[in-house]
Parts: sequence; structure tokens; C-alpha cells
Amino acid sequence: MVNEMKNEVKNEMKSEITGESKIVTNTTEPEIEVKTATEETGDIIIEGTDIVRTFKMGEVQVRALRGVSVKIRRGEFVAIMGPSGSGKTTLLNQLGLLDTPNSGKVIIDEIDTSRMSDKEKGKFRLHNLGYVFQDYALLPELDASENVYISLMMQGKTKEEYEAAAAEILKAVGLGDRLHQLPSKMSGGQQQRVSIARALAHNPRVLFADEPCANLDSQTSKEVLDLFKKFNKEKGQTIVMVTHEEWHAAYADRVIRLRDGVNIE
Ligand SMILES: Nc1ncnc2c1ncn2[C@@H]1O[C@H](COP(=O)(O)OP(=O)(O)OP(=O)(O)O)[C@@H](O)[C@H]1O
Repeated sequence: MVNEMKNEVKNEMKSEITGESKIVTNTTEPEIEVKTATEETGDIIIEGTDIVRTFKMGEVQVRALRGVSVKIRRGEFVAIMGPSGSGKTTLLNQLGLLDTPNSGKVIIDEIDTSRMSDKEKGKFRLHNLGYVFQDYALLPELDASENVYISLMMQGKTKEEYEAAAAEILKAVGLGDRLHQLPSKMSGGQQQRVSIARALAHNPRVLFADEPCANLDSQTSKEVLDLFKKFNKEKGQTIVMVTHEEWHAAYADRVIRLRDGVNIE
């Protein structure tokens, strides 16, 4: 069953990665100012410099990012915040190598990713980065464990290794008793936990989360954010999370705020 799903998974991952399914209606041109990382010389894991991303929509050019520079330190929990259309997802996608900027650089762990081919980027993402999306992006035909270990299979781990790793991380997110449950039998919060387990199973250098609580009620959102905080504090997991909820900022060490031409920090 899992083997049969591999191609489908690859295609789904591809469309997730390319953002092909995203519907974009906002054609305004936001101006952006960013509360950039501090001048501290801590251990920088991500350095984005002068990132420009422009989208063409027919005759209209949407300048989503107008030269954004950010530094994120290893072990930091950073929230990217700002009003709708201010470029939060676009910035996350550049930092997470899900999209390519028109100009500017993204350096991850001293690796200049602008020199990578698409294939190299794909491999880098698979082995080094983890993603959580607002719609969970789980494969409905696979149970929790299979959803988690499919990317470990693709990385070439043995059956013993990937089954053990999936069980361990699902236990860590509080789903140790639901390894073989299908997503359709789970609540939204539980599905998001599976997707967090999937994102963390290979110990990524950075976890990227795009509005992970957008479809969850406040209590479940709190549980998901508590989980992020736990992995951040206990494992030193670097997390970059897009959110528009002000109360989520309290979970982050720092906020990168995008706003139409105004730095409100
Ligand atoms: N693929 C695309 N094609 C055309 N325009 C796009 C595309 N992606 C984003 N944009 C535009 O770029 C700008 C920034 O979009 P982005 O999704 O990054 O903002 P956001 O801050 O994440 O917004 P929201 O909070 O509503 O998700 C918007 O004007 C948006 O319409």
C-alpha cells in the first residue's frame, strides 16, 4: 500500500512545494518593512539578504517582497507576522526553499542555496527542512504512522528505522496510541499533530510552519503551539512560523513583522 502511494506522495509533495494549488486574489502592492534580526553575532542558521520576489499577474506586477533581510539564530522560535497580503507566506517560502526569489540570497547553515539546482534544493529540503501547513497536507489513504514515515522511506531509511522513528515521534506529539488511525478518523488538532510529527521525524535543521493553527479553535491552537514550544525548548528546534494571530507572538522568541511600509516595532 505504502509503495503504491509513493508516486502520489511525490506529486502531492511537489504541488505542496511549488504552491501550485494556492489561490491568490490580492493584487495590491504591499510595501514592506521588516524588523530585522538583531546585530548580535549568535549562531545564525538562516540569513536572507535583500530578498525580492515579484509575481506577474497578467499586466500587473505584484511586488510581494521588496528587499527583505532577516537573520534567524539556531534554536530560535521566530514568528513572521503582519496583515494579509504583507508577504508573510512569500517570505516563508523563500527562507524554506519552496520558492526562488527574483534577487537576493538565502543562506542556510552557511550554504548559499542560490547556487543549488532545483534537484539539489529538493534533496536539501527532504533531508534538512520540515514543513507544517494549515491544511495538514496528510495523505488520506495512509494511517498516521505511514504519513510520518513515508519521507523517511524516501530518504532511504530501513523499515526498522522508519517504523521506530515514526512511533517515537508520534508518541512525542501525544499520538502514541493512534499509530494506525486514518486522518479521517482524527480531529483537526490530531491531524495537525501528525503533520508536525511528519515534519520533525528526520530532525530537520529548521521547521517552517505556515499558519499552522488557521483551521483550529483556540484551545487546540494552544495545544499545537505548546507542542512547538516544547520541541523548541527541549530539543533546540529552530522554528519559523507565519501567523496573523497576535496572541501567538507570545510563544515566539522574536517577531519579524511585515507591514505596508511601516515598521510597527
Ligand atoms: N503565486 C502568486 N501569484 C501572484 N501573486 C501572488 C502569489 N503569491 C503571493 N502573491 C501576492 O503577493 C502578496 C503577498 O502575498 P502573501 O501570500 O505572501 O501574503 P501574506 O502576508 O501571507 O497574506 P495572508 O495573511 O493573506 O496569507 C499578495 O499581494 C499576494 O496577492
